[in-house]
Amino acid sequence: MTSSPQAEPIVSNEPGSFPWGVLTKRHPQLIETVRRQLPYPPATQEALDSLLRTLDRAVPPLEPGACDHQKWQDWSAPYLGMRWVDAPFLWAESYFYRLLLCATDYFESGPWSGVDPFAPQKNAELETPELSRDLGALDRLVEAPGEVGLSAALSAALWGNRADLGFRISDPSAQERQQVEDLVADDSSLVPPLLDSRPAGQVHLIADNAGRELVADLVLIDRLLVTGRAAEVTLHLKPYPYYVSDATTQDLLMVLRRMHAAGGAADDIATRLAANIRDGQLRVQTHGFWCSPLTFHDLPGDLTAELASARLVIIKGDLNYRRLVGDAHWAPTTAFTDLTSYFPAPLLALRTLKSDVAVGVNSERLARLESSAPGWRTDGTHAVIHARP
Ligand SMILES: O=P(O)(O)OC[C@@]1(O)O[C@H](CO)[C@@H](O)[C@@H]1O
Repeated sequence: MTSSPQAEPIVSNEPGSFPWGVLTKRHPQLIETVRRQLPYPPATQEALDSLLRTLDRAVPPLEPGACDHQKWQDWSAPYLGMRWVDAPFLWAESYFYRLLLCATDYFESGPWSGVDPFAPQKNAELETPELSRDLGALDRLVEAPGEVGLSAALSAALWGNRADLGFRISDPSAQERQQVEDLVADDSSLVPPLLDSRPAGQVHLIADNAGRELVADLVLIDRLLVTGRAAEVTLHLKPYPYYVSDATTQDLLMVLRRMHAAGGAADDIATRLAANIRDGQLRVQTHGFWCSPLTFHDLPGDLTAELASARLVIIKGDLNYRRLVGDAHWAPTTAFTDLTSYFPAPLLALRTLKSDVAVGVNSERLARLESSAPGWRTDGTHAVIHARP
């Protein structure tokens, strides 16, 4: 009998560690930013201050009337009352975002219902020169022939994951650091054979960030549809704001609008995708699970059934990767395929590394990374393309 690999879950109680920095520095900074950027009324400011005060105290319960209260009660019961930093990192972050939406009355009926507290940050990114440059570069990308075009679109979707606003709050210089093109692991050669068995199949993309990353994801989706490598695509978005820049339907609409405004190939792609949404070839979906504090081992039955028929599921970003393999102290040489054998469909993970989890790294590469690039797991310069047929 073979046993599944095991590892200790990541917690945040080691001062100076990456998760400790997120909980004790990034989260307070984020509350300050949200409070500054939107003119919230006194009661909301007080609720945000109160959330800020709890961060170095015990984890508070969700208000009894809050939406999804029972679900969160079940997910949170083991951790309420403990220090934030002693709870599993994955759970603590997710719960923090849920409490932030509570504090800003996101789910309440009234004037602040559905107002995205991160919208000012997301909107500002849509106006950056970097995004304009990405949109301008699409004119060349669309002309690239088959394999070259697919590879360029995959690479853009991979590195687009660096544009993560939560990460930039605690590390503003991250964008200036050079990306390391030599991938930590690269299974990209497995992608064409996975897609090309006939007839073309269903592809699902589990999205991560809005803005620049979503532009790149949409270009990849367009490429798959235009070249007939996917018959239909399902784009999974977050049902509500999460991890600062995670993409919601509202963000998709903003990005499409920005692409139209850019003209050229960006406009053409946005026009095709809008038509694809209208005719059902591109389905946009949201599911509460994507904003839960659970790993993909706990995918609910409806999502499992849906993903099971996919030719390929593309999983974007750092957080989705942590949820896929488990947010634990794996030995980096642990095989990606072993950790993801439970997943119901062939999968492709595109991730820039922005947290401690690392798997699927061969031992020589690991030794080189440890000696020459000590920050490789968390500084956003390194990336992996992992596939499991
Ligand atoms: O999922 P993404 O957008 O690629 O990254 C999310 C992130 O910024 O948040 C977590 C830490 O807060 C890490 O997983 C990562 O740094």
